[in-house]
Amino acid sequence: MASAGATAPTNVQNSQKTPVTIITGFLGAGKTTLLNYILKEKGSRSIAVIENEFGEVNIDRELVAANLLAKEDLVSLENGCVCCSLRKDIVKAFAEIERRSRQAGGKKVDAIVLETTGLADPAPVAFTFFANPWIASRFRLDSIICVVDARYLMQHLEDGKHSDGTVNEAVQQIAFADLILLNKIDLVNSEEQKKQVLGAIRAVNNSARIVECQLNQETGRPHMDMLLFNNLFSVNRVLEQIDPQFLDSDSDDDAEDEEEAPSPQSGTQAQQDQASRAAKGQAAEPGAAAGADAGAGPGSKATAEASAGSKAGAGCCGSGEGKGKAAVEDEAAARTAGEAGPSGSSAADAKAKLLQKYADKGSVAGHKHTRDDNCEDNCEECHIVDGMPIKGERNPKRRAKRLHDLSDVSSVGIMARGPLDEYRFNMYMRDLLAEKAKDIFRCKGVLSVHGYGSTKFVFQGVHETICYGPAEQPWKPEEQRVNQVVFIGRGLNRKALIEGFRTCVWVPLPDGWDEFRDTTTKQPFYVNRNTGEKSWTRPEIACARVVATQGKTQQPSQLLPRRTASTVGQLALQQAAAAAASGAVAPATASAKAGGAASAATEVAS
Ligand SMILES: Nc1nc2c(ncn2[C@@H]2O[C@H](COP(=O)(O)OP(=O)(O)OP(=O)(O)O)[C@@H](O)[C@H]2O)c(=O)[nH]1
Repeated sequence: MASAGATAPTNVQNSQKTPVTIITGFLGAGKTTLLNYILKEKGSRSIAVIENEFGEVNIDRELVAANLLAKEDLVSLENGCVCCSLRKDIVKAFAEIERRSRQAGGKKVDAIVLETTGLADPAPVAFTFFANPWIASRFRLDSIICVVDARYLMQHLEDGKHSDGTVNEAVQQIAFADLILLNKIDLVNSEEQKKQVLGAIRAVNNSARIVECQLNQETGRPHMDMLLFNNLFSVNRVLEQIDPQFLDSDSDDDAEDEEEAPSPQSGTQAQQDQASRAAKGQAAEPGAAAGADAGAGPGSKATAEASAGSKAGAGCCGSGEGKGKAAVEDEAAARTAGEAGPSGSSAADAKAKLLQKYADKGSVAGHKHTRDDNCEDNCEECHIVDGMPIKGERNPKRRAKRLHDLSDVSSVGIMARGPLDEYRFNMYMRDLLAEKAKDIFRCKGVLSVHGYGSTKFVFQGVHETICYGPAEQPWKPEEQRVNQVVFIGRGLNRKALIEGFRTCVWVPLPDGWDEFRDTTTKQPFYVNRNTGEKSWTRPEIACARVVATQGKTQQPSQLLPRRTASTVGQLALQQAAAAAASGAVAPATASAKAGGAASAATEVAS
């Protein structure tokens, strides 16, 4: 396996490239849970992670970082989607992994896992492995794993149908998957419901392996062997079964993407020498890669060998859109020559298909061109190198630019210092979900709660299903206790969400007041130890006087609790949320069921 830090000439064998696994799946399906499992079980293998978060506040970084050996192994792409707004940043992220690897003395990276956002279309992400020569020369797409939320899949397939009739992200994610993990099987109520979900998946993707699992349970996870180094991605399958135009650029951005590979121009002499060697397909000098690293940054123009690699990958053409096409075809050929995918197509078939495809478009088949040729001579007509197309025509009927339509979906990230008032937060979430559970696709957060010492709480929500629990690590003594939450959904009211959350921050009581809990409802009430006055309303420093001068206040024991959320023991959002949502399966029920669930991930026969 190639070291991510080593120079990778473009003729490098596929097996020497660093494998990349894309984890996709709709919001809240269980991608981060899967990633954490992989990181915990990786053994001695070195795995770098590219984490893409749609939300304004990156909670996943917090949830994943604890399982990484070093924080250098994580590159975050925040507040956008790698399939659209952050598309170019994928290249930068890979460059950053290389840079860090070199900085760590050529630390070997055995594999890279890229977790996309739950709203990402995996097609453009996968396309980058073929379109960008720099990436194509050193990384290979090992497989696309789609985590499916068995409970909400039907809703997600239905929900996001675009008005123009194009398929939504949930469909794309399933269609492009090589392996589908049908997760949260514990939340499926009946065989019938499971059959329906499986039918929906099969209708979209009939060839991917489907494995039923429960990723949040040790006994319900698939074997690691199934997940990494499985070599399941097949460009043939994509071309044949999903998108015949997969290898055609879908936007002008691709041409720009190709420019993203760092160029030698601004590099040092050592870098340029390195570049020149790479361009000639020569091996790097020992230690040269580390030397060439000086000053290189993600996407930096100083990573000389990268650019050289890209030019070599482009065959004869050092610039222009042919570079991408070259890498595409190189990669397609390399893959199909060495490794017939699950669809079983032979290398010859694939090659013939590609040639036919280009011949149909009027390429100059048979024109031989070598890398040493000076292709400025009528370069635009040069399409075939060693029998494979390398340059020139993009599909004139380019598939319509598939804009990632998130116009209606937004994320609201909130950060607030100071511990939260448990009861107020419970009520805030209860009221919010009672009103908007369908539209809140996802919410998650890291919280500090008054009265719980250094326990750091993580809360996770998918529609009305909310889970709460202590994080793997408590707040560190030197760590600033900042509550961070993010809501992702449709038609969110930013102002109301922020203002509501701020009212949840615990504030000290005015002098003389103490807080107690109603023994039955756990609702807090307040007693003034000097006057004996009792109140359900929390006296606040500014309005304490108002409370005190109201005089006639009913005693808590005479009042019906205005809100009846159960907060027994720990934070009990689960029950509050479940109560708020009719017909919802509360996590408590879910985990009760889980005890009797199948003890291992189950593969579903195709
Ligand atoms: N009941 C149940 N819950 C699960 C299972 N797997 C994961 N979860 C929970 O589902 C919630 C979402 O899981 P994540 O792994 O964060 O989902 P994600 O796909 O990474 O979410 P985003 O990155 O926000 O799109 C968490 O509360 C998990 O603990 C499962 O098999 N059963």
